Amino acid sequence: MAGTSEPPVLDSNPIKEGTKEDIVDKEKGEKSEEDTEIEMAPPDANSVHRSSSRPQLDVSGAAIQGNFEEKDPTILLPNQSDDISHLAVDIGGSLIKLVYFSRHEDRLIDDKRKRSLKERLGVTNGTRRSYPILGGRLHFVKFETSKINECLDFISSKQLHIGGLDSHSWHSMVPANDNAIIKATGGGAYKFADLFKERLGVSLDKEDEMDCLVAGANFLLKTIRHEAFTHVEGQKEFVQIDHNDLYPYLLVNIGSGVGMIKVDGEGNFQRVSGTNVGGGTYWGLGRLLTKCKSFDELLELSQRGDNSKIDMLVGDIYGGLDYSKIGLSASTIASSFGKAIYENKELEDYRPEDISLSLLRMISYNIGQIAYLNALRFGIKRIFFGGFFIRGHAYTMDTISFAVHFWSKGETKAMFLRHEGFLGALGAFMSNEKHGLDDLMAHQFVERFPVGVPYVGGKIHGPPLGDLNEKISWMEKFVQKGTEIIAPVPMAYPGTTGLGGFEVPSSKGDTLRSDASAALNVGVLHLVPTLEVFPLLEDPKTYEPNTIDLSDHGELEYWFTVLSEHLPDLVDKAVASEGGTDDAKRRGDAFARALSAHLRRLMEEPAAYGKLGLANLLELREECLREFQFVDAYRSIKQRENEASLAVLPDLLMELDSMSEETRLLTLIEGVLAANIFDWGSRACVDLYHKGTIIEIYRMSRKKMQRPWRANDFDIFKERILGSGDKKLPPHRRALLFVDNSGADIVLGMLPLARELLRRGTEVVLVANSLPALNDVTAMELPDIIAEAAKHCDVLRKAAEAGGLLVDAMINIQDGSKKNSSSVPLMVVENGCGSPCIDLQQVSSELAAAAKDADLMILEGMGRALHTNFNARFKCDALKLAMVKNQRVSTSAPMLAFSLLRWDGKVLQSSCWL
Ligand SMILES: CC(C)(COP(=O)(O)O)[C@@H](O)C(=O)NCCC(=O)O
Ligand SMILES: [Mn+2]
Repeated sequence: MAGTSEPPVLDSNPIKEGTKEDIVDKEKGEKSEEDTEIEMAPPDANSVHRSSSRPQLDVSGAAIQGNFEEKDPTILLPNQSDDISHLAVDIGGSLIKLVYFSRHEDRLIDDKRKRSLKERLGVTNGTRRSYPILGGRLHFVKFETSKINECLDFISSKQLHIGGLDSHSWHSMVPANDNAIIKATGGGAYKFADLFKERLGVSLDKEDEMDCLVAGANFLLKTIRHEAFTHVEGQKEFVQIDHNDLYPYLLVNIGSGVGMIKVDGEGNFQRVSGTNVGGGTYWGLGRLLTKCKSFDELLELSQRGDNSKIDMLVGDIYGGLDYSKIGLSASTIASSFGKAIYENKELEDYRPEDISLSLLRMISYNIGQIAYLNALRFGIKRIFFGGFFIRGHAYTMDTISFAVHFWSKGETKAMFLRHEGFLGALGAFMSNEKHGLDDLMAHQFVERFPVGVPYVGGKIHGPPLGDLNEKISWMEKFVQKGTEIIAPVPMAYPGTTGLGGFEVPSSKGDTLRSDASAALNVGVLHLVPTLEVFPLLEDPKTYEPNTIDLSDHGELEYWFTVLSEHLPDLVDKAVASEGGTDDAKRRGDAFARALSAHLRRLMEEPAAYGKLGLANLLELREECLREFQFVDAYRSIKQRENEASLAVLPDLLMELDSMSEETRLLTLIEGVLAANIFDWGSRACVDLYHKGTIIEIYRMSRKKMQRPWRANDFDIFKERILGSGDKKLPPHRRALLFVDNSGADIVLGMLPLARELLRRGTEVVLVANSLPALNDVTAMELPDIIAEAAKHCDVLRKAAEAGGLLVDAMINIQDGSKKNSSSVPLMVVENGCGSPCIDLQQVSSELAAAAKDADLMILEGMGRALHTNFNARFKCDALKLAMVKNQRVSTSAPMLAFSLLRWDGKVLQSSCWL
């Protein structure tokens, strides 16, 4: 650290926050988990780890993975999924923030598909380093400092102090009880050191507060997408920080006092300035002047205040006019509290609301001004503000932003950090290098909604909920308590007709809000080291997966309604998929409440967990299902549709084979679009399913696809595939087919298209979901479907054999030969997602490996080709195919009014919406 000889202004926060009823049932707290966490999956996990179940430690079958010679090799615990922890604490005057890591091992499912795929694609751990840890999560928890005993109980009940810092125990999994040490920062690290020793037998290894602050900020700015945002007139706007162009920046920490730190790099910073007029000044003066009992109360007052009642404005001096010569409007504050000089009033004559606002503006403007001047002094472009004074308080952020904008004449923007409440704790955690989390990259983090605890209610909450039963009973308890609990989600099922069934929260006061009380409740950050940026993205930096912008309130409201209306049916399906037991019903009910709560929370504050796109909303639904242990709500529907479609596949293949090349290609494309109608996420489609059998609907859909095409650019695609005249291009080397739904979609749509490509000498990789989402087919399910299809088709059979998919499939190989196939291979890879959409910034390592040799990609379905990736550009040929099954999407953007066939970013063909 490049330190400073000047003693820092005290940035810790002795301010006591208002207390509220703790919302968590403490008796049940010990097995709980929290709202905010970073989750790590093992480098070779079979699927994206998202489960939060936590069985006991089981070291049976432990084995070293990979190279034995390697220093700190990865140790696999195939049967282990318990926690071994690293813990760091930041003990401030009002809050204790904990960051702890729990190692969480996924079972390593190394199925045959994976093994043969690895050989074929050469999937290794790639550029990923070998992590000394395998999987797990970073958890973020907070307690009130006044309730430190609760915090100690929590640490003790979870045995967080036992993993300690002993590197031996970390690698050998033998808990180190002796001399256990916890990394700690904040004033309380000194104040409570003896208490920790006494109660837990651990020593606090103290880390400098500023070091931690900076380390935490650097980590977040480099690794968390949508971490920094501007806040202007109530509008949050996320700022994409270029990791390679982060430094220098000014970090302004507004605690009781204010510290200004110039950060030049990792561990390279200097406290360049500060001011003793900070949060403590606001609260101290405010308390004396208004008799407020808490900091939050004072802040709340300010929202109803009018500072012109007490501040002397330019207009007061200039007879209501602007001082335009120097650019000051009449409403500019000339002198904070200046009116009090001549008004001859007593304190009681001023409203506390007005006093609070004048104070807030006085202090925020002053901080903004000093920050800007320091930025100017060092030629720094970016200023990040943090500290307890801000805590997500919209008005405070607006005021600071205004000040910076004003003084810099719009040149500099104030920015804020979503996780700023955990900077110190995170930095303390990072100071322990043994966990190896310091060089992770942005694409390895997946931010999720805190599904574990949708209700954050109180200002501070204790041990959050982790155990499923606890979560369910919390939901139930919530219903009984009704509005007594802050988060009110009366779960009236929406009607099945019309737009009824939900209420837009009428008053801000009675819903989950991101005000000071919820400011530390950031999203869930899963850390998945296996994720990679999709290598075929033309420009990963500018890539934006979401097509629909939900910051438009009308748009958000529409999708909120769609998801709310879909909920009862989804609950029915989910409960049925688990045998309709009482337990399943209870979980179904809790799931519905949790999802509704999240939706309402997002309606209230769309940017609560980072930039919100439709893909996030659709994923939230799936995450929530998994949270309540609904593994696959559409399991039986998928099976039924697969069987029905496989039964007609031979006829379809025969029909296709009787066609000319050109007709066949067109029919195949039409077939993909037509079969994409089997989508259980679309209301229009589900309504249709009541009107006929699967096959009838498929036929009807195919007929409609044959309507005249509105835009007929099919020739470009055809030319590339079939050539024109004598001009023939070699076939594509490898095609990635991002498949969508089960049943007809995969069997009658995508498989025949894959077969055509295979037949032409193109390797085909089917890219499917890692986890179920609606009725989408998963990578685990595909080999069986292909094996069935291969019974009727030599091309598919040979290719599947060549791709190692039929190693032990249940098919009778007709010609009896398993010899080296001359066919190009057909392979299956998982995409790393459990959603109907796909964010190509974060895909599985096997998909990334498969993409390296690919020169054609076909994205299918609304979720993958329209809601996400519609505007994405790729380094190779790309075809985007989807039937537009949502009327709003089809009418809101005329360009999307039809089913899509997009070639290399250009709409090729389209046909009418069904
Ligand atoms: C959830 C979906 C993206 C799935 O579509 P798919 O990717 O299967 O084509 C799509 O059904 C959708 O956008 N549904 C919105 C709700 C509705 O139209 O009823
Ligand atoms: Mn789908």
